[in-house]
Amino acid sequence: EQPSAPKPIAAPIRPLPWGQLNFLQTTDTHGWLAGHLQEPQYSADWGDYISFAERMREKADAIGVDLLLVDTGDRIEGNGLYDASDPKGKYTSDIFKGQDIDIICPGNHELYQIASGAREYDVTVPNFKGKYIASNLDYIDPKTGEQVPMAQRYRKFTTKNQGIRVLAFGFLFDFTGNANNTVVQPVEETIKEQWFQDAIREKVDLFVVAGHVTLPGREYKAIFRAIRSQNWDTPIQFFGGHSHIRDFHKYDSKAYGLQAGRYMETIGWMSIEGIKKKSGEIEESQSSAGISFERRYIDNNLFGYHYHTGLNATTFPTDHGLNISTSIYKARQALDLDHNFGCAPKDLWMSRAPYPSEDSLYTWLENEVVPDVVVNPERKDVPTLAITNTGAMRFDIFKGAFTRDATYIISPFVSKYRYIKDVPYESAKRVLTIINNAGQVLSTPELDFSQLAPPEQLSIRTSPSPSPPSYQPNNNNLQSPLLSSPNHPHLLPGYTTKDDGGDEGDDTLHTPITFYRVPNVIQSALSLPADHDPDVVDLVFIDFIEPWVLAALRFTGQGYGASDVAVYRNETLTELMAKWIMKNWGKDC
Ligand SMILES: O=c1ccn([C@@H]2O[C@H](COP(=O)(O)O)[C@@H](O)[C@H]2O)c(=O)[nH]1
Repeated sequence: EQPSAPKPIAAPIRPLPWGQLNFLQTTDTHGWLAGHLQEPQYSADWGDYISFAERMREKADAIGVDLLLVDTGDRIEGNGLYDASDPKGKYTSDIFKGQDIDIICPGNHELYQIASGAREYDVTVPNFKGKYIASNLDYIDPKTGEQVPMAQRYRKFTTKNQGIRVLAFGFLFDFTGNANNTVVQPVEETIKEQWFQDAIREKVDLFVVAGHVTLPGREYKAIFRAIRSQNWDTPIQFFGGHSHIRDFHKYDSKAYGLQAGRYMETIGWMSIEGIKKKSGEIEESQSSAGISFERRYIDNNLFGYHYHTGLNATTFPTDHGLNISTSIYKARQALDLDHNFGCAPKDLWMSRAPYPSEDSLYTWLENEVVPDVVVNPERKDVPTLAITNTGAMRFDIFKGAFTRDATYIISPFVSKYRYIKDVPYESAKRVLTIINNAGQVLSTPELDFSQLAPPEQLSIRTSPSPSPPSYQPNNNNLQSPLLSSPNHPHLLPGYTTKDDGGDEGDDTLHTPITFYRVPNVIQSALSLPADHDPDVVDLVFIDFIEPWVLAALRFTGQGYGASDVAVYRNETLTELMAKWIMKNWGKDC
């Protein structure tokens, strides 16, 4: 772990169930390779995860079973370790490749920017040669203009100890927001292609479908149906991502999916027992009856890693893992990620506090930050409505030091504010409501309104706890998240996952955390006359949501297009937020 990481706190813990074939999964790590430096339960870093995987592989070898590692994308954007360097990702690619991953695929975040799509093709694919799978993603080579597969379409291999024949795919959901140097083919089209049809007719003991796809999503339903149409009985293990939740999903009695949360909070554990090795004609009689699938969500901290390996602080770390932890430390130093911009006077929550409320991050953004720093000085007296999507914010702010790292953790995007001037107020004032409420009616596969909110909002599976979580105020200058609950003093608040396997998936027992829905977008009204409605306003919005704003305006009868949109502010939301914090929050935490 990193030197400044808080020490994990002992908590009741469930062991990992082992099977013939076992998996460790990461997804949506978003650059959090240093682990969580304010939350003890997620404080292990990528170097610790490397030590953990190496120790678990030793254990698997000792008992003659197999262990495979899977990563299902969104490795970038969302943490200073990735976003603060120039170029972005200067340090994280080498750190990430320290892990020996058997099946790895792209996420949507790898594709938003031209540079990140190119880095994927030029760096990540070669780093994971033979392991990186891109079943429905092509790259446009800038030198030739030629459209080529980002990587191999599938991977077929036999496991080391059990000799299980595996055929693995690597999919991305039907994403449409990619830059123009990549081409995402809809899953439903891809599965009609000959290579896929041939692959699902291969005689294997297990299909693995890794993907940056939500487990209950239509893409996985289509893949499940396609594989089952040729293999009535072959076990299928899905690995999902994108919605940032812990999830376990049953497709049928021999097909399950696991999703390992987000941000290096969770390492997913999957074990399968009872896989029958098929050989040609006797396939039917050797059907996989009696097969079992079990899962665990491992809290990413050293207490759990020691417990699950049966090792201790001396025997657990490997030289390789320790070297990677050192590389992370050096990169953080080089990027000055601990630089303090100001001290947050209290915790501000994305979804642990209702919106609007005084503890809501969005209320703070809407009422304090945007009205102060998102104003164009030349148009400061013009009545203005400024709209920001809630998905632009990615994490809570904890009371205490707000660092350079935190600016990227809260909002890593390079989006800037743009505007349309002289929009009739009667139309402009309806845009917020339309985007928040008429999404179901206006949504198309290309313009999905649910994409504007944070990914966690996509699938709310756990019901909110009856009372808000409580926390101990901190007296030191570190940001302090929830520490303990008065009702269960020995349990920390954290994940209490309910999934298709029941409620015993989390390795560590926690008290629940409240989760509130947030709207797709929020709005700040600036310089509106106190006594009457204006005729026209500047309609300001963060550039990511431009297509949705134009669609909402069209719905009100206003046919604006991209040529009506102009630059409003030159700084990113991240820069504007940091500026506000430097001005308004004292440095003495
Ligand atoms: O420029 C951007 C890019 C993305 N967003 C928000 O992020 C989610 C996607 O996040 P995942 O981690 O891939 O799920 C997207 O739906 C937007 O809400 C953004 O605001 N700006």
